[in-house]
Amino acid sequence: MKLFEKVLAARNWNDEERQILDQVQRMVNEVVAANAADIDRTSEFPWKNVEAINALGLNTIFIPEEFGGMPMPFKLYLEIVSIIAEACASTGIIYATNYHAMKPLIDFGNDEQRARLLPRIAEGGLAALAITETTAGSDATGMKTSFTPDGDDIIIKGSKIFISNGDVADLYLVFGKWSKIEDPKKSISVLILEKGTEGFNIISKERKMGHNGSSTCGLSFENARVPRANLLCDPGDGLKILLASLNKSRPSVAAHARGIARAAFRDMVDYGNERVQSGKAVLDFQANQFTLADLASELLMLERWLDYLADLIDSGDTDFGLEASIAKLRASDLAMKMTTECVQFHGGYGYCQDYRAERLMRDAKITQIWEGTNQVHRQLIGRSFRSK
Ligand SMILES: CC(C)(COP(=O)(O)OP(=O)(O)OC[C@H]1O[C@@H](n2cnc3c(N)ncnc32)[C@H](O)[C@@H]1OP(=O)(O)O)[C@@H](O)C(=O)NCCC(=O)NCCSC(=O)CCS(=O)O
Repeated sequence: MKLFEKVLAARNWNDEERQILDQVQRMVNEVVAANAADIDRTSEFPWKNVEAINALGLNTIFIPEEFGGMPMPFKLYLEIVSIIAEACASTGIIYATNYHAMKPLIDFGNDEQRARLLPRIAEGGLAALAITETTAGSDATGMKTSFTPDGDDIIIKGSKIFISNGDVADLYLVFGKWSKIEDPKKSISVLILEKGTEGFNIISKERKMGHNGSSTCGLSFENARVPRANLLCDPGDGLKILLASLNKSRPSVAAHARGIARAAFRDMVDYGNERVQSGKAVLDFQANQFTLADLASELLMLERWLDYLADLIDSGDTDFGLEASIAKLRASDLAMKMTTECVQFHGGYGYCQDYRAERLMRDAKITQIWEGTNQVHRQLIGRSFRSK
């Protein structure tokens, strides 16, 4: 693993960051990794893991200091997502979803909204991001949920599907269309809905292939009344917020997929050294060496790309949508390829639950689908080369 140690050493974490990462790794080994198989088997929401994450203050590392946070560089946040996801993909996405849902409030909310709402997350609350609808998946702007102004309130009608943290969140970032604006794209708007709002209900919970500990829910809004004070920016400002939000959540889901890929690679190396067949370690077979060589090269390239992207974002760059698409595409394709090879590498054991290879493979699949399918990302990247 020297190759990896060298690349990771080149990241030059400062003392404080190194200390945080050591604490995260210790907490993950003691709590998150220890619970991962049980969580997958029982599909129970991992509250203990969330508590351990919050006890280290990791829920505050993207929140500005004045609103109860302890902000850290984005690169560090991405590394923490990967470390958690490497141990338990469900816990990784629960943690990352808080960031996905709250970053738009941090970036686009006004001071009153941030001061009122962000401390709820800093104190341990969870958040959810609600964009997708039955008829609005890849075509996210085709959403039908409506926001109708009524005095000091906004009335929400509609529904959402596939919402991570949907049944456990305290705050929901909800996208919908302003009823008084006709143009479908110019009407997109966004608001914060608080848990317990009358007319807001959790109507379903998906049974899934993987990520069993993370809840994925359908939501309905039947004349749910939200104070207008919870609207982000102005009516119709939602498309710009949507695109900016996706551009920040995509590196985050890429870091989550990187965690799954790292786990599978580590397991292949361990198993390849331990397992003996025909009188030698299976890693002594050239076919297996070729597999590891290809996967190691891809993982190392991904590590560097994610660091490059994180550095861009940390430096204040705002035009990184395509770089984010590349990270999401390559990290998720690698997670799927790595985990499939990991199952194959383990032979019959890989197909059984004695090893975590089969869980990693089930957890990897969604990474190619969520936060924009990889087909959408290929289209976004490919068309960028078309002369205008
Ligand atoms: C963003 C899209 C929905 C846009 O698709 P459209 O086909 O409606 O429009 P386009 O012509 O492709 O683009 C319109 C306009 O926007 C510009 N654009 C597109 N993407 C970006 C971007 N990432 N950053 C900046 N600008 C962007 C594009 O160049 C066009 O500009 P011009 O008009 O040419 O000037 C679609 O591309 C897309 O991303 N679909 C995937 C949606 C998605 O990721 N959904 C996940 C939702 S997450 C959720 O629901 C939460 C559940 S959970 O908890 O996981």
